[in-house]
Amino acid sequence: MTFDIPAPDERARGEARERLDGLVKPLGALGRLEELAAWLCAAHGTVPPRPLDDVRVVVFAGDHGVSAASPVSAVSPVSAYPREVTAAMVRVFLSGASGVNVLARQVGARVRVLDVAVDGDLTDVPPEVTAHKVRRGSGAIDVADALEPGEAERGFAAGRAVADEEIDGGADLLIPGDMGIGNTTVASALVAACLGLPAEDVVGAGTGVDERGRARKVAVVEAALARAGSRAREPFALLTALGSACAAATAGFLVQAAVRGVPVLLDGVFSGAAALVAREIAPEAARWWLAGHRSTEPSQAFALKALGLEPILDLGLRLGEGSGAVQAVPVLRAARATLAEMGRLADLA
Ligand SMILES: O=C(O)c1ccc[n+]([C@@H]2O[C@H](COP(=O)([O-])O)[C@@H](O)[C@H]2O)c1
Ligand SMILES: Cc1cc2nc[nH]c2cc1C
Repeated sequence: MTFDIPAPDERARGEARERLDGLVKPLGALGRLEELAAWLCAAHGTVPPRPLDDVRVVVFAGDHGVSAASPVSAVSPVSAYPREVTAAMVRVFLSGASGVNVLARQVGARVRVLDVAVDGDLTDVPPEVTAHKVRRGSGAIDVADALEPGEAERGFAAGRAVADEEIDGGADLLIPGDMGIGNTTVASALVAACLGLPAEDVVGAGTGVDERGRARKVAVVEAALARAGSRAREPFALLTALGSACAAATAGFLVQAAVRGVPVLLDGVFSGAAALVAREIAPEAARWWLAGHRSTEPSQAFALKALGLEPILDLGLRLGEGSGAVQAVPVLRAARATLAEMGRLADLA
């Protein structure tokens, strides 16, 4: 698979830096905002960059085999919450009452939810929500492949198609969101596999499991890594062995945004893991991504470091859904406004 990914405009980045140095402020006084303003100029190829009016969050919802209750316990062995929450939350996103719905409204961003792999048939939701469904749930990665052959490619293609739909609809900025009980275990496995890290280092508490729960997650990730073996070296084989349809769809979404030259704000642990896999598929795509926020999950920190990304915000969020990235939108808009609206030192009376 090859992708025609545009290069950000380095001439515009240089012109932006020059213009920033000439604004009514001490040199460099706007810190990170200056870097973000120049990044946006390079993305848009203009100084100042265009406004970020149309921001869109796509929540990829799906279940993960690792969250299934065991014969001896009704609760998930790897999450503080039961897997039924995933399907229930799809309805909450549609009602507009989820965390990301509320936070997105604060910044005028839209939220779209897609059932990519919820373990159930959501017959009571609008048909467009299930239009890109790949399968119901996924294999439990410690004992079986997550996906059947060809499903990783289908999920990836679905994510690309969704990015195209949003960009054709006018999106200036895309945010990948995620909803899936158990998905922090899958994200940890992907990050460990991509970066060659031990499970013990990457696994966190997710929705809030205790030390015993975390130990179970570590064991699942270790078993998944052992099962995947050398397949971890090829991204689609990796997604098939220990990823999920949502991870594949999110990776496709990230790559297609880059193909179309549309900036992305990564969110938390799941989009960080998907971004690592997406970079293996299309290395140049990473130039179109920024990290919206720092999650509390260790695997996200490893992923962002490997991607060379410094999160814009650090609010201690661990909700997922795209919620943290949404909070960074006003920062990006502020960075743009400085270039568009501040006066120049040269004009001082
Ligand atoms: O992105 C994060 O920082 C994050 C950290 C912990 C949990 N989550 C969300 O919680 C769910 C996964 O948590 P868990 O414990 O079920 O693996 C999933 O729906 C994620 O969106 C998200
Ligand atoms: C209620 C709930 C909402 C979520 N949103 C993202 N992950 C979630 C996990 C739970 C449990």
